[in-house]
Amino acid sequence: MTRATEQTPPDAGADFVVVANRLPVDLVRDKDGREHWKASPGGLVTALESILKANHGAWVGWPGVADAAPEPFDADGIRLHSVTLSAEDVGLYYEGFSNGTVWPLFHDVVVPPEYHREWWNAYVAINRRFAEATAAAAATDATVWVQDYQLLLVPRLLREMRPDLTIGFFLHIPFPPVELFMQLPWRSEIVEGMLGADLVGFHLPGGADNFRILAHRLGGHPSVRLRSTRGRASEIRVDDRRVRVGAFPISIDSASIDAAARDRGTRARAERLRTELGSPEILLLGVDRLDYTKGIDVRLRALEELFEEGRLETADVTLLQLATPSRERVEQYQIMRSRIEESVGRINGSFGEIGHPVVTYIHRPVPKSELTAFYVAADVMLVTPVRDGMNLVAKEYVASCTDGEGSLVLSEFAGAAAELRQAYLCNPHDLEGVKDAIMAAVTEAEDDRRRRMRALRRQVLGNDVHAWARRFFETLDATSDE
Ligand SMILES: O=P(O)(O)OC[C@H]1O[C@H](O[C@H]2O[C@H](CO)[C@@H](O)[C@H](O)[C@H]2O)[C@H](O)[C@@H](O)[C@@H]1O
Ligand SMILES: Cc1cn([C@@H]2O[C@H](COP(=O)(O)OP(=O)(O)O)[C@@H](O)[C@H]2O)c(=O)[nH]c1=O
Repeated sequence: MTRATEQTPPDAGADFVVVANRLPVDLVRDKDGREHWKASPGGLVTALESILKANHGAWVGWPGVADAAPEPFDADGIRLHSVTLSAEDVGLYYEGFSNGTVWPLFHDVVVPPEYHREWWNAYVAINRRFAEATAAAAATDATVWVQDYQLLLVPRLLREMRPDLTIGFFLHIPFPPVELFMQLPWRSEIVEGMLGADLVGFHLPGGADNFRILAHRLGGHPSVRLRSTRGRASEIRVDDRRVRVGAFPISIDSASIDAAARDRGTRARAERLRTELGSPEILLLGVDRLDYTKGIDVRLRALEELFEEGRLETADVTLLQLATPSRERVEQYQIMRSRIEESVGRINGSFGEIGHPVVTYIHRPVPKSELTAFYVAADVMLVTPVRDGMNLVAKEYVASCTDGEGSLVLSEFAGAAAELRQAYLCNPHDLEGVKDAIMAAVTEAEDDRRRRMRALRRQVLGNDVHAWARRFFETLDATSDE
C-alpha cells in the first residue's frame, strides 16, 4: 500500500463527518431511467442525526447505484457527499472483497471466503477514494466516525492525509478469532488500517480482545487494559500514538419503537395480519436480510421436524418469514436463496392446506412501520443466526412487546445474546436444541414467559442507540483530551 499524501484542510467543512459504505439515502432509478432519492433511515442515522445536525455534520457514502455522481447536497440539515462507484468497482470492492472475502471470513468462515488479488487492489483503491472524499469534507480538527468492514483501511489513509482529525472506527460485524483472521493474505494491512483510528469499537469484548492480540502478533504493538474504564477498554501503543479499543454494543431507538408498537393503527394492522394469516393459535415470525449467516434454513429445518414428529400441530402454527433481498449477485447468496425457497415449498407441500400454507414467505423489503405491526402480531420471534454482529431485529421485537407478551428464541451466536440472557437461547448448530428452544417458547407457563420478557424489556429500553453513540463519543473524546 502506498502512503497517502497530506492534504490542507478545506476552508469550510463539517466539524463532524460520518463515513460509511452507504449514504443514509438511496438513489433509485426507475424503469424509465428517472432518478429520485429514497430515505433509508437505518439505526445509525437515528443515533447520529442530532449530533450531525448540531455540528454542521456531513455524511460521506455511496448512493447505492453504479456510476451515480450527484453533487454534494443537504438533506434534513446534513450535508451528503457521494462517492461514485462504477459497475466494475461495485463488483470488485463491494460484492468481491467486502462481501466475498471479509464478510464470510469475519462470520466464522460459514462459507469459504475467496481471496483474489484483483478484489484486494480494488478495495485499496476505493478505500482511498472514500478517505479522499472525507478529507475534503472535514473541517480543521473535525471528528470523523468511520463505519464498518467495507472501510477497514480508511482510518490510516485518512490519518496520513489529515493528521489534525480525531478518528473513530466502529465494526458492525464480528471480529474473528486470531486463527481465522490469519488466513487473510493482507492481514497486516487491514490491522494497520484500523489502527489509524484513535478509537476502534466492536460490539463485544471478544472482538476487541481478538484485535488486540492481532495488533501485537502482526505489528508488535503492545497494549494495556485501561483502569479508568474498569477494564472495559484497552490502549494499544502504535509508535508515539495510543489507540483505544473497546466494546460498544449497538442498540435501537427503543422508545420510538415502543411508542410505534402502542399506536392504535399499528395494533389494528397487527390484528388484521393475524386474520389474514388464518388466525393461527401461534404465530412464529422471522425477519432477516436473506443472508447465509442468518440461519433461516436452520429454523425451517427445526419447524419441519417439529411438524414431522407431531410436537407442533400444523393446524395451530404458522411461520411468517420475511427475507429481504440482499447482495443478490454474490453466488453464495443465490445458493442460500434456492435452498430456503426449496425448503418453504417442501414444508408447505407436506403440511399446508389449500388456502392455508404453514409458512408464508415474503422476499421483498418491508418498511419499518409495517414491520412493527408484524412484531406486535407475533407470539414467538425466531432469530437463529449462525453468526451475527448484533442483530437489531431481536431488540426491535423486544421493544415492540409492550404488553409483556411474546417470546424470543435467540441464537447464542448473535451479538445480542450477550445482553438478552433471558431469551430462549439456542445453539443453531444443534438442531435438537433449536427445536427444544422453540417448544419451550411455545409451551412455557405464561408467568415464566412474562418474567423473561420483563427482563428483556428492561435491558432493551435501558440501553438504546443514543446511549451507544454517547458511550462511543465519551471514549473518543477522552483519547483526544490526552
Ligand atoms: O449494505 P448492505 O450490503 O445491504 O447490508 C446491510 C448492512 O448489513 C450489516 O449489518 C450489521 O450491522 C448491524 C448494526 O450494527 C448489526 O446488528 C448486524 O449484526 C450486522 O450484520 C453491515 O454490517 C452493514 O454495513 C450493512 O449496511
Ligand atoms: C428484513 C427487514 C429488515 N429491516 C430492518 O433492517 C435492520 C436489520 O438489522 P439487523 O441488525 O437485524 O441485521 P443486518 O444489519 O441486516 O445484518 C433492522 O433495523 C430491521 O428493522 C427492515 O426495515 N425491513 C425488512 O424487510
